[in-house]
This record gives sequence, C-alpha cells and structure tokens, in this order.
Amino acid sequence: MEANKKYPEGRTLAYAQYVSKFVYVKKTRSWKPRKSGYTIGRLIWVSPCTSELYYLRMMLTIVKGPTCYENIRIVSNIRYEIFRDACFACGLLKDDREYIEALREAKDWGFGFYLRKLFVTMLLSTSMNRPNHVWQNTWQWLSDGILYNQRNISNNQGLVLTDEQLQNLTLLEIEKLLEGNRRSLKDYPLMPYPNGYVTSQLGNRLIYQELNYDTDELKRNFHSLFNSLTEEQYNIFQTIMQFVNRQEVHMFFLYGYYGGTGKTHMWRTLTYALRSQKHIVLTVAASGIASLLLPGSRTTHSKFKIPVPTFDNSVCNIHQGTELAELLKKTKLIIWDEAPMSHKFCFEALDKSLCDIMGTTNGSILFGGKVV
Ligand SMILES: Nc1ncnc2c1ncn2[C@@H]1O[C@H](COP(=O)(O)OP(=O)(O)OP(=O)(O)O)[C@@H](O)[C@H]1O
Repeated sequence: MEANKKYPEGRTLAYAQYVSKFVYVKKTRSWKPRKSGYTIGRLIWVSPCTSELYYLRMMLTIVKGPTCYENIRIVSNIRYEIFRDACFACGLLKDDREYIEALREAKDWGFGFYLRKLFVTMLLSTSMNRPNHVWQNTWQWLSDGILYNQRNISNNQGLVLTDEQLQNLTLLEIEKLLEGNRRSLKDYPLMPYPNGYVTSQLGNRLIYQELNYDTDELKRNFHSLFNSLTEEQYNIFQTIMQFVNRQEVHMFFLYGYYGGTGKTHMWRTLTYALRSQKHIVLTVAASGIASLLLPGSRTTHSKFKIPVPTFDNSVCNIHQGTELAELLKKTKLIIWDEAPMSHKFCFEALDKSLCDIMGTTNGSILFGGKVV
C-alpha cells in the first residue's frame, strides 16, 4: 500500500500481480520497481476459519491499487465496515439459502438436538458465508425441545420463555457442541454469543474442565505412583515440584538414553500430584497417539492452537481475554511429552504467545515465566 502511494504503475495491479512489476526488498520491507525478469505471483492460502483475514485475501485478488485497508473495503463508492460485506457487494459470495433449506427440511424429521448438531457441522465446515443470517432464519427450529427441557428442569409445566431467553439457551447448547470440537461461537464473530445469567454462571469452562477431577481418586493414584519412584525419579520429582510451587520460571528437559526409562511415569506422578491439589497442569504431546499416554492430554497443535504449517514467525491463535488465555495464565505446569518430535517453530510460537499473554517483555524469560 505504501508502494501504491509512491508508484502510480502499481495502482493498476492486484496484489498477486505485483511481483510482475515490482520486487520485494526484505531488508527495508518495501517494494521497488522491477528492473529485469518476470515472476508469476500467488497469494498465500488462508483458511476460511480466519474469517476477516480470509475475506481480505479474497478482496486482494480483485482490488487494484489500494493505498490503505479502507480502500479495499470500498465497492462502487460504498465503504463497507468489514471485508466480508465488501466481498458480498462484489458478488464473490453467495447467500446461504441452501443451508436454511437444509435445516427447514431436516426440521420435519429431526429433533432439536439433531438440528443443532447439523448447524454445528455447518459452522465447523466454515462453508457458510453468513452464519448469523442462517441463525436468524432458523433459530425457531434449532430451539426445538429447549422449552420442554427447561420445563422439566424447573418442574414447572407452565413455564414460558421469551424469544431472547430461548435464543440464549439454544446458543448455549450450540456452544457446548462446538466446545466438543475445540471451537466456540466466539470464533464466528458475527454469531451472537449466549449472554446474561446463563454464561456468567458457568464461568470459564476450560478452567472448570481442568479442575473437574476427582481429587480423592487422584490422591490415591498419586500415592501409588509416588511410593514406587526410584531414587533418581524422586529427585527429579522434588526438583520440579520446588519450581512449580514457587512458580519460578524454568524449563526442564527430561530424557533417557533408551525407551522405557520412566519418563511417562514421572509425568503421571507430577500430574496427579498437582491436580489433586486443584492446580492446573496442561499435558500435551506432539502426536495424538503419544497424547493418549498422559491423563487429560491433547496434541500440542490442538491445545495451544499452533498454526499449520508453522513458520518462524508463527504465533499461536490465542487472543488476550479468551478462555484459553485465562487458562494459560492459571496454569502451573506444562508437560510436553515427546518434545523432540515437534518442530522448533512450535516451541517458538508457544513461547511468543505465552510471553504476550503473561505480559513478559523481557526476551530472556522463556514461555512467559511458566514452568515447562
Ligand atoms: N519407578 C517405577 N516403578 C514401577 N514401574 C515403573 C517405574 N518407572 C517406570 N515404570 C514402568 O516402566 C514402564 C516404562 O515406563 P515409561 O512408559 O514411563 O517410560 P518412558 O521413558 O516414558 O518410555 P518411552 O521412552 O517409550 O516413552 C511403564 O510400564 C512404567 O509403569
């Protein structure tokens, strides 16, 4: 956009065509006119899940010579507030009538729970252009069964709910289904989010899930593992626990020269010890199979929302103020199993994101001061 201000010939080119007439100077992070050669350009792929970023990319394929982001949102002299609306105005997006029709058809033979699952599948597929539009046109069908359930819960068959309450409860059911797929309505900026007493009572569900363990059972598990520790394992356990209890920044790397030396045994002992004291421990592993070995574990990409593919400048898709950010703030220990299987960019992405979330500006503090 800076180059467009400087060079009039750039204003006749869409972004992907830019490389045919200009070259990018990495050092000064700017474009300058091409003197020789010819290159064909392409725009990097962006997932539809990224929402506005995806629509920005779509606009960049046709808009020529913008000098600011606002320019990209102007279509036929009308300035649109968001890139998605600009895409609609350009005819790049279709309306979502087929999704509304699918739900209309399904309502004749499916219960509300099935319809909500279908709607969630549509959301997860990110193929709807205007999920909010589909929701507005279908929420009466999606809320099927909600009033019946509420009447049973409250033991009041005469209970009447307003449209707003019904929508709220339906959105909450949808949110729960999305959560099972590690997504949230917050990932769809134009969709309403359940508000009021319903959500405020539940609080941060990620934190709730991490604390929702049977402490008596965890204590029993911990004692049986702890009593079997070898002297070396005992020393490792005590050292790590000292750092965790003081919440002193430290990164441990536990390895054995061959398999079966008791690393997983150690992770389990640490996890049970801390979770039985109602502390949050996040257990992750590079692969799905490895993550099955640890209690409550997930893959690193899923837990920390590490982008795929991961580059040297990648950061995790975690925003300040989200439930995941709050969970990370409260986390006492992160256990990353089979760490050598992960690319170094994954660690760097998590390091950068944790520093951002924890507000540690000092570059020498690893992982935002967490014990890893
Ligand atoms: N102190 C111990 N007391 C009793 N059994 C133990 C002890 N330490 C490890 N084991 C057992 O040894 C086996 C191998 O240990 P573990 O799976 O923890 O090793 P590992 O180092 O994680 O292996 P890998 O490198 O293959 O992942 C397991 O069955 C575990 O229960």
